[in-house]
Formats: sequence, structure tokens, C-alpha cells
Amino acid sequence: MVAPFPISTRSEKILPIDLPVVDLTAERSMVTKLIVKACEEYGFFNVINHGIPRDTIAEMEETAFDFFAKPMAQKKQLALYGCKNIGFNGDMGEVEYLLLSATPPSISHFKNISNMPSKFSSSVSAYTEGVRELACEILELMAEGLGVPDTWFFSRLIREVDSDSVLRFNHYPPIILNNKDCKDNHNHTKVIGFGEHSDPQILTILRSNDVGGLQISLQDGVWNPVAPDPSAFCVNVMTNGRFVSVRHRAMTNSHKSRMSVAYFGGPPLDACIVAPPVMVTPERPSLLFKPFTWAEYKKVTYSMRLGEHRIDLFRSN
Ligand SMILES: C=C1C[C@]23C[C@@]1(O)CC[C@H]2[C@@]12CC[C@H](O)[C@@](C)(C(=O)O1)[C@H]2[C@@H]3C(=O)O
Ligand SMILES: O=C(O)CCC(=O)C(=O)O
Ligand SMILES: [Fe+2]
Repeated sequence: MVAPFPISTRSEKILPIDLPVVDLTAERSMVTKLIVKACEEYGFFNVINHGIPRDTIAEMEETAFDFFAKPMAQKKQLALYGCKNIGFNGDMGEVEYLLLSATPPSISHFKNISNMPSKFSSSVSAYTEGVRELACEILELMAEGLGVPDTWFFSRLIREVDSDSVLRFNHYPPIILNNKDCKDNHNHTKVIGFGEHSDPQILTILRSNDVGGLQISLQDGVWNPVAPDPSAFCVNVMTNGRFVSVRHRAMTNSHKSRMSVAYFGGPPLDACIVAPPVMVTPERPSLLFKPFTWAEYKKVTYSMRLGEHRIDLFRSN
């Protein structure tokens, strides 16, 4: 019998890893070096002492859980809500979600989301302001660590009033399975909540509740489960290939609801994406990618399936 949900079938190795931890209150030159190293070696790292108040996070999480607990008919009334379908190209996952535009002017629009309690709108606005600031700070530290003379080179793109940033709530309801084929060698489910992909934006700030499920792939055929923690991961296409957008996916849990919230820092649609000159080095003597606008890249991304490698289409030769 075919399982009525996407399940991971390829023979895969499952090897848990500990992500690097970046303490933002540590000495600045140490932080910048650590961020660069973490981006080169993992593409993901956990940020601690990030300055976003615990209450802001807790209130946002609580109001989002309240929303997902509503009857389906009520949730479907909200245009921002989606269930199982991911994107426009037939990808499916065991996930329900809310997808909101998070550009600076629309952050204040959160205050007016129809059919939502004002507590939801205000907590989401406060959370988004916080993660956007955090994203900018990380991008500035990253630029400093890379030796880019203009430390605002990356962060400017998401500070712009017309930046194309997105906030996504993913809710993975528990799926209870007794069949051993649906469990991996660590007794976790093999049911895919959000399929394998790499995020297309400049940087993603992701956090989840205390339920595991995120897996990253640092090597083909090997999935590394990441222990749940308030976390961030960096994805950058502007460093001439020095940092890559790491592939990841999210699995469901057999017993508990998992919820993640991702802030995707995206540039304005007409922004030209090109590596800073300092990224052209003797090891990388020319630009690996043709300059492109975010609108061009986004169009290609959204016309492809979730798991496809799209950056290759922009290689210089
Ligand atoms: C199938 C798709 C969903 C997605 C757009 C895409 O065509 C390919 C990338 C997907 C992704 C992954 C990261 C984010 O979750 C997201 C919002 C994004 O910008 O790119 C999703 C898109 C989506 O869910 O619409
Ligand atoms: O739920 C997660 O941990 C990952 C979600 C994700 O990768 C995404 O929304 O792009
Ligand atoms: Fe993602």
C-alpha cells in the first residue's frame, strides 16, 4: 500500500550534528570570524544572545498555535493560509502554513490582518521587526568577516522599504505510524513535512518550538538532523561561491506538533545581485555568476520544483 503522505524512500545516512553556536555578545572580531567559518563549513548556525525578547517570541508562537488549532474551514478563509501544497508546481508536504509579506511597510499592515485577533497581528509585527534587525546585524558582521569594505553591502538590501522579505509559519501536525518502514534508524518518522530545497533569499532566520524535525544535507545522500533550538541559518549567493545555500528539509514528529517560523530576507525586486569585488580572489579570479536582479532569480525559482538546483542557471560559463 502506498503511504498517503510523502515519505523519504532513498537509502540515506542519518547522522546528527551540532551546529556552530554564535554568541552575539562575544568579542566582535571573534564573532565575525566565527560567522564566516560557520557559513563556509555548515551554511547554518545557531545564534544565542540575539536580543529578541523571550516574551516577543513566546507571544508570537502562542498566537500562531491558536490559529493552527482553529477548524479547517475557518483557517481556509484566510488567503495567507495554505495546506499541503508548497509553491505552484505540485510539491506536497505534511505541513500547513501562513505566508506573509514582511517588507517594512507591510510589517505595520500585520496590525490589520482581517479575521485575526489583534494580539496575533501585534505579536507578529514585533517579532518581524526583531528578526529583521537581527538579520541586518548578522549580514553586517558577515560583511566585516569577509573583509567587504562597505559593511552595509548585504544588509542594505533588506533594510530597503521595498525589500521583498517573507515570514513563513510552518505547522507540522504529528503523524503516528507503527509501520517500521516509516521510521529511520534513529526511530524517527520518515514522513516529509517540507521537502528538500535550498532557500533562495539572502538569509533566513529560522526558529522552531522544541520539537525536532529540521535536517540539513552537507553531503549528498547524508541527512544531518539538527537539535531544536532558537536558530538562524545563513544562505548567501553574493559571495562568489564562497557560501552556498545549503539544502535542508523538515520531517514530521510522531507524537508532537512542530512549528517553525522562518524570516526570509529578500532584496527589492529590481536589486542587482552581484558579488562584492573583494570576493574575486586568486582562487576565484572571475565572477562565478552573472549579475542578475532578484526579480529574475525569483521568477526562475518559483517556476521550478522545490528540490531543483536553480543557481546553476546563472553561472557565467
Ligand atoms: C516550490 C516552491 C515553494 C517556494 C517557491 C518554489 O517554487 C521554490 C522555492 C520555495 C521556497 C523555499 C523557501 C521559502 O519557504 C519560500 C517561501 C521561498 O521563497 O522559496 C518557498 C516558496 C513557497 O513556499 O512559495
Ligand atoms: O520547518 C523547518 O524547520 C524548515 C522550514 C523551511 O525550510 C522553509 O520554510 O523554507
Ligand atoms: Fe527552507
